[in-house]
Amino acid sequence: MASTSSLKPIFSSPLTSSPSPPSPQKPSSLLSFLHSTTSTPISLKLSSNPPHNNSHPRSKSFAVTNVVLKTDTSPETTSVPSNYTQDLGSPLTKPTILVSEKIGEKGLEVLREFGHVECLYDLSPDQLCSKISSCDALIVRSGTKVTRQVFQASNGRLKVVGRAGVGIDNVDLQAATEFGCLVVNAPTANTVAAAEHGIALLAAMARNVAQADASIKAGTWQRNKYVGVSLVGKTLAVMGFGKVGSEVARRAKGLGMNVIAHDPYAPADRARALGVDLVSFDQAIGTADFISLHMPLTPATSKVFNDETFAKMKKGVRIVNVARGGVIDEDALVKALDSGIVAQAALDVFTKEPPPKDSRLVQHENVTVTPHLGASTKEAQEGVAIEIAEAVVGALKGELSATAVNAPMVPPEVLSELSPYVELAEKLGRLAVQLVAGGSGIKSVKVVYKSARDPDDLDTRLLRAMITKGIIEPISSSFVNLVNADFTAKEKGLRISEERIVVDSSPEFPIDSIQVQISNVESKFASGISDNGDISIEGKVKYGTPHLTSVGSFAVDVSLEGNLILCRQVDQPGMIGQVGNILGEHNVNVSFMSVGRTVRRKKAIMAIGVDEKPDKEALKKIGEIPAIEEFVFLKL
Ligand SMILES: NC(=O)C1=CN([C@@H]2O[C@H](COP(=O)(O)OP(=O)(O)OC[C@H]3O[C@@H](n4cnc5c(N)ncnc54)[C@H](O)[C@@H]3O)[C@@H](O)[C@H]2O)C=CC1
Ligand SMILES: O=C(O)C(=O)COP(=O)(O)O
Repeated sequence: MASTSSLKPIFSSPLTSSPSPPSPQKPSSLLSFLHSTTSTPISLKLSSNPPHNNSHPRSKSFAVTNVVLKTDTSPETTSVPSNYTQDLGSPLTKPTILVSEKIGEKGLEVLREFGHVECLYDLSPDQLCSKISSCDALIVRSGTKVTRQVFQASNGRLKVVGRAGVGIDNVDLQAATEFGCLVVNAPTANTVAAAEHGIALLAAMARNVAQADASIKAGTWQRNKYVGVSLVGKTLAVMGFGKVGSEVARRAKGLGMNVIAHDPYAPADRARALGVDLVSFDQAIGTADFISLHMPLTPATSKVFNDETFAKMKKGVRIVNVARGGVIDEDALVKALDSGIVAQAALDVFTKEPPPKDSRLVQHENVTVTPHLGASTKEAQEGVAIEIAEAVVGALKGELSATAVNAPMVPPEVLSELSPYVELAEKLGRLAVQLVAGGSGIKSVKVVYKSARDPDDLDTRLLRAMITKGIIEPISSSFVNLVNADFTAKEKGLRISEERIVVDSSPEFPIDSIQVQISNVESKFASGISDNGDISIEGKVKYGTPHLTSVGSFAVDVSLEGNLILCRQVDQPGMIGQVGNILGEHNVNVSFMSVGRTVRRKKAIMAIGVDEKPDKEALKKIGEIPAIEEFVFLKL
């Protein structure tokens, strides 16, 4: 049976979803959030109800922990992953994970325990595109270009791309985000390997190891030609003081080098702790004897080493690049080598990999090259493979990944704490939008978080994404998840602003209440409008479950489960009984009921939680009770 988990999954496998393949303009979701109720066919626990219809002809359902997911049938339907249980009436299937480059065996084992793994290396772009529509996850290293075409070709099935390494410059992140596909990487396991390779190249370059080796093998013995330079006492500029850069710095200090670093985003105290001065770009390149590159390839760093910047370097500088080829203008480097501005270069990475055979840069006698080997140690490859396999499996199970690249990263402890509020946030969004007359034309939503904690201590990105999902999904065919929530809101012209109010309650809980306000719209339930003219509802987490605590200016208290009927009525005896009787007659089970009023014997709001949707006749009868002034049925 489905197990319960204290930390509920945030993503659920896409699976399901769109009736037709997503178009680039309106991508269907790949990852959906937990507890989707309208467009996402996810149920929270195994039940005797048949799974929702899925228009995908090959779709089946299965359950992961407490979430029923759907996926396409893959040929392999053999063993049952321990945390998967079969949904009633559906054959069990496993997600298909395509591994397009070689990764460590231990990572493959983790993947095989969970899914159907296909290792297909050296696929052409066309082959990848045709294969991808039958894959739920794709694992790549630096050699596979995951382009927009790949996401388009996946027809909404690809939920997660796992980059078995750090650099994600080979993945079109914008396209992934638009298509709601999570991208995760493995940012830590190859740090030391890359740093060691940087140091290996630094020393090999300084002592002409590669050239001398080649010359002996060519039958010569040229001791005078290959006199090198010493490292001790020289200044090394580390460009990019992140994980690899700081490990290089630490090792270079051990070699007796004077290390400086340039990184506009690195904290100075981290550098100071290693005895490294953070300096400006010009200062770094102008004073260094050796320059080692460790920044990511981004639009800002593309070709940042060019004619102009080489001209500012100390004559005879030596450069190591184990970051990305694209940060160097390779033609400019050839010129700088020819002119002697750069005495030597040692390169592990190239703008185009593999570089052309006749590349002047690669053939240059003062250049030492390796074929992108920075991460290629046995240890790093095992580590990276396990790291990425766990991240991908976690994402397929619907968990939020700590290494997500295109979704807010929320540390596990914060995630665990916010988990019940995540559910509350989506339900409040979903309820608020159903109070809008016509359900369209929403431009501006304000979310107010009341908390005893300092506003800076409250990470609300996840909650905002869930509110966005709750608002957008009931009124459009968009599929919204954590990955594409902000993008989708923006695309729909929906502005979501947030306010945090410090209140005098227990700081033990991250949030006291969440209020969702929708302005400049009419409401189909006038009592949902607060004094300032906005639709306004507020909720709290009580005993671990989400509760609706106010509607407009009425206080209520109803657990947000099942569906909800809101009635405004004259505050008089017998109302609960009358409505309860009608629901009972129509076999609708009431799960919760709460009455809120502003003034005694005047107006009241009754919030009734119901397990089933009342039929039209029942709703008509409720509407005909004379004291009931307005009512609305809301799906949670
Ligand atoms: N050759 C190989 O096999 C490997 C290459 N790498 C590459 O090394 C690079 C660094 O990796 P990590 O240290 O793990 O990443 P990281 O994210 O920990 O560090 C990158 C650092 O670069 C800094 N940075 C960003 N823009 C900058 C700029 N304009 N100027 C200077 N610094 C800037 C960031 O603030 C950050 O501190 C990445 O490009 C990665 O792909 C990483 C592992 C293996
Ligand atoms: O992790 C990185 O950024 C790397 O460059 C390693 O690339 P690779 O996995 O060896 O293709």
